[in-house]
Amino acid sequence: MTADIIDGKAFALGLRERVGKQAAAFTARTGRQPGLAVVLVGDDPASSVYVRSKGKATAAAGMQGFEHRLPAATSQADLIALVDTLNADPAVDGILVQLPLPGHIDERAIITRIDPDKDVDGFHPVNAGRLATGLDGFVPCTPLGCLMLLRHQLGDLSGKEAVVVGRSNIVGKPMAALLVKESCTVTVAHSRTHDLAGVIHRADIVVAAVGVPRLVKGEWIKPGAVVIDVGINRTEDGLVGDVDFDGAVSHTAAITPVPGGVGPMTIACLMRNTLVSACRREGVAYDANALG
Ligand SMILES: Nc1nc2c(c(=O)[nH]1)N[C@@H](CN(C=O)c1ccc(C(=O)N[C@@H](CCC(=O)O)C(=O)O)cc1)CN2
Ligand SMILES: [Mg+2]
Repeated sequence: MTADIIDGKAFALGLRERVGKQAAAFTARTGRQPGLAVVLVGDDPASSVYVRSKGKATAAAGMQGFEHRLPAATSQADLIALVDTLNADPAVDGILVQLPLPGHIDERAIITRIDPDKDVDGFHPVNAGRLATGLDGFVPCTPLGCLMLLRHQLGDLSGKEAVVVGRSNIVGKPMAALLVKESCTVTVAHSRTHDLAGVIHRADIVVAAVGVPRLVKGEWIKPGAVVIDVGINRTEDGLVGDVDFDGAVSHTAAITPVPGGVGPMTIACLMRNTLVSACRREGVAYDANALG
């Protein structure tokens, strides 16, 4: 079996172009650009790269970026004060605080401080609740990107057996909620799952998001399954996913590579969510079909 290698980079570029077109229409209509504020605390090198990429993508989409780089020793109170300022700023449609935060800051306290209607990361419990109950809100960018790739690959997902490996609030849980919404039969596996190989072998769709390099082996995968690898693990062999790509590729119908699979979709979906936020806040219609 020769697997399709899912080109997340190309898909993400296409989505960013479509967002850019609608951002231009928004600006023509309202006289202002959609605005995204990105906050980075500290100097983690990977986070710094992601924040720079977000700034570039924001400008390329014709949106206004507000970048706040704060020292690692910034107090929680000062960070909360900045979030409050951004919540109140009418030019800011989306607020994103780059994770992880330094250890002395309580991530939950920051995430819950963001106005849920500017929470383009979709991490606020109000948005998690909206997703779980089928209300309009913001869906976290990485699982939203995974869903777009799955729909592109498979079309209708209804009735498919899906296994999500990992139960984080930012990927695993929202991914499972999205797949339930698509009428998949969903299993969430994690570090305590007894027979991970057996659970994965049932799946038509595997989404791996555990942060363990090459945990998912090729022979565990049901022939013809579609595999989405969310892992970005820096190892001696370079950047690798949570799936043993070389072992898996001959078993799957389609698989995302690392890099160039899910990663670029995260930033494209952030652009999408920011545009949607701006449109909702101004009561401007947008073409949701072009943003999927
Ligand atoms: N507030 C947030 N923090 C974090 C998020 C998030 O969505 N919101 N996600 C990740 C980091 N992230 C974006 O912030 C991100 C990760 C990876 C990529 C990406 O394009 N990866 C490339 C590889 C790049 C590399 O060499 O490192 C790829 O997979 O092709 C984009 C964004 C955690 N924090
Ligand atoms: Mg912390």
